[in-house]
Amino acid sequence: MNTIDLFKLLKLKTIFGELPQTVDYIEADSRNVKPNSIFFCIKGHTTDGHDFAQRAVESGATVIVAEKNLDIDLEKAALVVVSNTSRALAFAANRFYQYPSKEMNVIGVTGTNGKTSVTNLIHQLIKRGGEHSALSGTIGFDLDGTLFESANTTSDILTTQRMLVQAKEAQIQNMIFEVSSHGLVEGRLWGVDFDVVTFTNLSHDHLDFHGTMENYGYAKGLLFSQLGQDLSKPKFAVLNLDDEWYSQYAAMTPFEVISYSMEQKADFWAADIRYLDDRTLFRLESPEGSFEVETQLLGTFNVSNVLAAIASLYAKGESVASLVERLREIPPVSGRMERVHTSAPLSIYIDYAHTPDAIEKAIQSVLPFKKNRVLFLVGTGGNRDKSKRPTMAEKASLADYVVLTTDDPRYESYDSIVNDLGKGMTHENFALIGDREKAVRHLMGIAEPGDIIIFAGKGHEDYQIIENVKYPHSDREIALEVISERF
Ligand SMILES: CC(=O)N[C@H]1[C@@H](OP(=O)(O)OP(=O)(O)OC[C@H]2O[C@@H](n3ccc(=O)[nH]c3=O)[C@H](O)[C@@H]2O)O[C@H](CO)[C@@H](O)[C@@H]1O[C@H](C)C(=O)N[C@@H](C)C(=O)N[C@H](CCC(=O)O)C(=O)O
Ligand SMILES: Nc1ncnc2c1ncn2[C@@H]1O[C@H](COP(=O)(O)OP(=O)(O)OP(=O)(O)O)[C@@H](O)[C@H]1O
Repeated sequence: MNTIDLFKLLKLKTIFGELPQTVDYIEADSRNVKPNSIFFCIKGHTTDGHDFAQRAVESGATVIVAEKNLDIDLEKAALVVVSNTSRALAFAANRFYQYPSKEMNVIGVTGTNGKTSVTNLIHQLIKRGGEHSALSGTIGFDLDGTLFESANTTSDILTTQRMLVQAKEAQIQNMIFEVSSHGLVEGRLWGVDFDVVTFTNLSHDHLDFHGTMENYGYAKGLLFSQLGQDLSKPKFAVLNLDDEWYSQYAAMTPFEVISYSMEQKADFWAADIRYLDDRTLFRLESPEGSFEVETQLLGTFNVSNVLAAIASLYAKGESVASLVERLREIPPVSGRMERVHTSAPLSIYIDYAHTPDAIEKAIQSVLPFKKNRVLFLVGTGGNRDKSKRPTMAEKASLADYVVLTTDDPRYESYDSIVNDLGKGMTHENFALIGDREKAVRHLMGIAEPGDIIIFAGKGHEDYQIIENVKYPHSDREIALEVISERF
């Protein structure tokens, strides 16, 4: 690509050395630099990309973009100094990859809980309608059925643009993004031309990063302002009327707002909800009339997620009747109130609840068909938001018996994590067991016929991170092992 052209839209820059006519690659990680790359130095949380500029030159970079003058070999590479390398990278990456999102139908979903569930539902519904779809989120990058790992829920600027290009080149028209507040604050989606943006809910999480709920709420709001101001094309914000941030997000965009609700009349709302232990039924009221909905997804929160997904695809132009039909066939999202099939006289669910709100909703979900006790196991991660821990246990107290344990303890001790959690319990029927395998065994050891058991916090994950090592771990396998011994 022509090098001057890459910088065309940026004004303030100082150039040292001679720019090459063209560059072949664009990189922000020195370890990936190939000959004739342009390398952007990004100051991160743990290291500073500026420290790797000379290494990038040695690997063949012919242009270095930095925020300050650097001691590099100007015979081999030109140095372009800009005021903010992340912004410069966003402009250059969008230009380098030729704005792929402009030619695609792009849907972004944000919120504290439900992003993976709603994006997955949207992705599956599109595919069952006969179109191709790519999905980027916590579970990785799903390119119409082929799964690639990714480091983040919302990937960095370059990875985001590359995913879009990959999807476009594979002739996939739809790109669905799970959008995290971290990703929004760090501008990882700068330049992505969203057509529909959807909000699930906002509740306590990630305050170690955002500081206050106010900041956290505004961080999520960046997605709605990212719809832009170009009113020459249709775009939509799909918002949860049951959440107190509804009005503020609606005010952040001039585009049409489509509302959904489980509690009141909205553009899309659910009435006459029936929670069964293997499926959920409700009547959907929509701008295209009333429909009887049946879904294999379980739990109160999944009704809200189904409404969000249907409303998002209605915004895209799909017919509600067809969406309701396709929904019946869609299996539960892996690790989200997913039932474990066993012949033992117990009901076991695997869930990913790791916020106070999600814990409350997960337990509430099984109360309509409770016959005996609800046994609930939940953990939390080490070295992350500690302020939510007591509230997590307070919400878990809704269960008859609770085991408090760890998710990924990282470098924090078991005792430190479970003692913080324990402070919030409102009854005495609980155990603190930091070692997750022992915790699962303990819970399964006291289970009786008719009990409902929920293992929360690890969801689809098949590992535990202790210090910085990933160890294999599966609540499901341990539970099934104990069942084979006991029942
Ligand atoms: C705190 C945080 O957000 N960190 C993200 C950040 O890493 P960082 O700031 O530490 O980057 P760094 O290692 O200091 O590197 C700085 C620069 O130097 C470059 N570098 C580095 C080393 C080298 O040898 N050469 C080199 O050029 C790097 O490529 C980078 O450009 O930038 C990386 C690349 O984009 C991210 O992968 C990384 O996410 C880490 C893994 C993370 O855990 N982030 C969490 C907080 C996060 O973002 N989570 C949300 C989901 C939240 C949720 O809803 O649950 C997410 O979207 O994933
Ligand atoms: N709409 C919702 N409201 C409240 N809780 C929900 C909702 N949807 C899902 N949950 C709970 O949150 C857990 C995680 O769901 P999901 O993975 O869809 O959310 P997420 O926003 O993608 O979270 P993460 O980014 O941490 O993966 C579920 O297992 C469930 O317990």
